[in-house]
Amino acid sequence: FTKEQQALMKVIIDAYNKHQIPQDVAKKLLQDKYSTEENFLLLTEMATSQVQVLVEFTKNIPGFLSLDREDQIALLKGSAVEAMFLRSAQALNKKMPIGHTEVLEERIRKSGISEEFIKPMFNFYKSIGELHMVLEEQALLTTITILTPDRPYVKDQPAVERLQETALDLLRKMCVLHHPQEPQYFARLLGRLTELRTLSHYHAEMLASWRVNDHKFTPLLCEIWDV
Ligand SMILES: Nc1ccc(C(=O)O[C@H]2C[C@H]3CC[C@@H]2C3)cc1
Repeated sequence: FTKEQQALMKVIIDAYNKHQIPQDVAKKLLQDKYSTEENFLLLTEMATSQVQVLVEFTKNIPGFLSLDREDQIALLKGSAVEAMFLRSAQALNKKMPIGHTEVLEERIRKSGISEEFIKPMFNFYKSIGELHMVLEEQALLTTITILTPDRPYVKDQPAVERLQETALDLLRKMCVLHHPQEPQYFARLLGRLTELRTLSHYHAEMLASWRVNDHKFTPLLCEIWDV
């Protein structure tokens, strides 16, 4: 790795570690109330906290704050769902404290999300788990998702491309280092980003069906998803 790449990796890893879902939100998942309503409220709190974590993490990506202000907003709005699914996949697959994973899975399944979205969502979680990404790869994959140049309303796409390419070069080297036996590993990681995009379509329908049933969102979720 070059000196710059080592510095970039350190900044991204520190940001990724620093901005985790607060323990109190995670602990709430273990409380004993299990009604559909209660599960939905907990997911709302979790999603809101994940968006807050996403914004803080993104601000630490080198070069991000030098982008055009409106492009920064367009990138955050365009990547929020994908970054959130990535982070919840990583959280669910990480050895969470005993029982957390099953509890979170149970709450997601019983929160008013229709079965047609639950299946692809858990397939995605499983496919992420099977990759056994190291922390650096998780943080870089999230960074690459955020720095996607072709999000709606991005004006200066080349500026975003330059930042994304830097992160892609670094991720490619990380994959060779941590998965020397799997030359296709880097390509497999990027393939997950395609699967993420299909998930975000399901997510839009998930939001719409919750709205139709008059479920309450937080102001932050309304703002980031224009609902
Ligand atoms: N009022 C809302 C509640 C939850 C979400 C959401 O996207 O939840 C995400 C967290 C994980 C479980 C479902 C997805 C992934 C959106 C609006």
